[in-house]
Amino acid sequence: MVALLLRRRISASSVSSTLVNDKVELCHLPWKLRLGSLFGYCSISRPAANIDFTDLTCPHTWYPSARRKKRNVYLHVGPTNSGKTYNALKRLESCSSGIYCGPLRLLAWEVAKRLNKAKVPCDLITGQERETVDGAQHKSVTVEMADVTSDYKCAVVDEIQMLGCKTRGFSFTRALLGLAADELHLCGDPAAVPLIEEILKVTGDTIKIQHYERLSPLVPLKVPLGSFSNIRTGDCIVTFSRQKIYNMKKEIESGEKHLCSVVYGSLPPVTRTRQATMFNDANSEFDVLVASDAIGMGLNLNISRIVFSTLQKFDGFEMRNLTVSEIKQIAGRAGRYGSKFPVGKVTCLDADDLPLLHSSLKSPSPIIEQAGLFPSFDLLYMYSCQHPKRGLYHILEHFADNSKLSAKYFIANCDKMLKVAAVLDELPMKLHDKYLFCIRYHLIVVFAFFFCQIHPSL
Ligand SMILES: Nc1ncnc2c1ncn2[C@@H]1O[C@H](COP(=O)(O)OP(=O)(O)OP(=O)(O)O)[C@@H](O)[C@H]1O
Repeated sequence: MVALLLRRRISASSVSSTLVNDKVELCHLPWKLRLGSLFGYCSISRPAANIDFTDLTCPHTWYPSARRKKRNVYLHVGPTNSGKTYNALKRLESCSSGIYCGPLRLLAWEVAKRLNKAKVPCDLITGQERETVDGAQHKSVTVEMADVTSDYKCAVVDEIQMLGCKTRGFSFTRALLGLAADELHLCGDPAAVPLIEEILKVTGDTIKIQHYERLSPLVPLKVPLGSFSNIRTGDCIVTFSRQKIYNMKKEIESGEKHLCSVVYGSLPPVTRTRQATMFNDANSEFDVLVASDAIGMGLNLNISRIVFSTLQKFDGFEMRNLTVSEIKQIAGRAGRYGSKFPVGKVTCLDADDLPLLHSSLKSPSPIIEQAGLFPSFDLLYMYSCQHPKRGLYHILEHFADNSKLSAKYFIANCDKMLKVAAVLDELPMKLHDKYLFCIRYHLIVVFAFFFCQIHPSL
């Protein structure tokens, strides 16, 4: 049953797109290895035993299509709500082909909708859906789905500062190094600029930096919300689990003054749009929003005041304070330019959280020192040729423990991938399918959790 579900899941359209990508990448490895028929595994000649595939010190060489170009890289940097993405998307819209890579499925969905509405046919590709449009030369994708072998006139990577994220950063690094676009637009926090400049020193690209200022003011309040009885129309309560979202919605609605829309990352796009539309519509009774930090990434909603229910979240590994950058991102949703609230306000539910909120909003985000990196399938595959009896779990573990990196990079935290790999190794799947499944584990983590429940040994 489990195997069947997994096989169905893996054969879904989302997996197929990068199969081709990896074939091409493999042909152009730095070691100039030509491996013949790449995915008819048995016919591949084995790479020399003495090559160290865990040497990840030159990741820019993994992307020959991008290296053949001299890319014009535009860095759009500034605070939230300053028009960075707006300007990059305008450029994307005016080019004859392009790709938008966003950190969230919701954002990819919003951009595809926007381009299609502007009569620029655009496909939507995320880990969960693939919606193709006739004649489309544009794609809007979640960053993990970025295709690094096609040629584009223009590419946009949103929230580029996420290249420093422990778990997902490697996908942003891959997009940064690998997108084969004449123009590459990177939108995000100025904290990422020195690292991006350093990383791109070896690619031959030219870099132009454009600084932005916030388009409308954001005021941190001195008074906490205190109680849900003080909720007002236009408020957005931010919390960090789906269960808490629904508990808070229930509590606020029990006061019988407000109705709440909800927005969180895993909500199906259609439902999420309905919820956001109800909240944005001045005539709707749904005048309060309860949302997860998914709203922190570039979404445009009619929010007057952000109220943090807490400044701590469980990040999949530990309970921790929100970072300066996360607090700014989320707070920045209040008073969006062009919304009906010209001034944004931000506060916390509890007074104890106010000092951290205020100090974070005043501080610059700490400079990002390192970008996430993860070996491409090519490297894992060639390593597996040297060690044919090893399953994906042991291959990943080997790379996690032994990879050699330059000072600009860190190896992605792959604890969750290892758990998923251990399950996949029990199934009759090709290494490549297992790899893709693991790389996108964050999109199927619920599945993984389900399997772990019925495989208590994991
Ligand atoms: N020149 C403009 N004309 C009209 N609307 C604009 C303009 N610039 C920005 N906006 C609008 O302002 C809002 C914020 O812009 P945008 O999303 O580009 O900001 P951002 O800097 O990327 O923000 P964040 O980092 O918070 O995602 C959006 O609703 C956008 O459509």
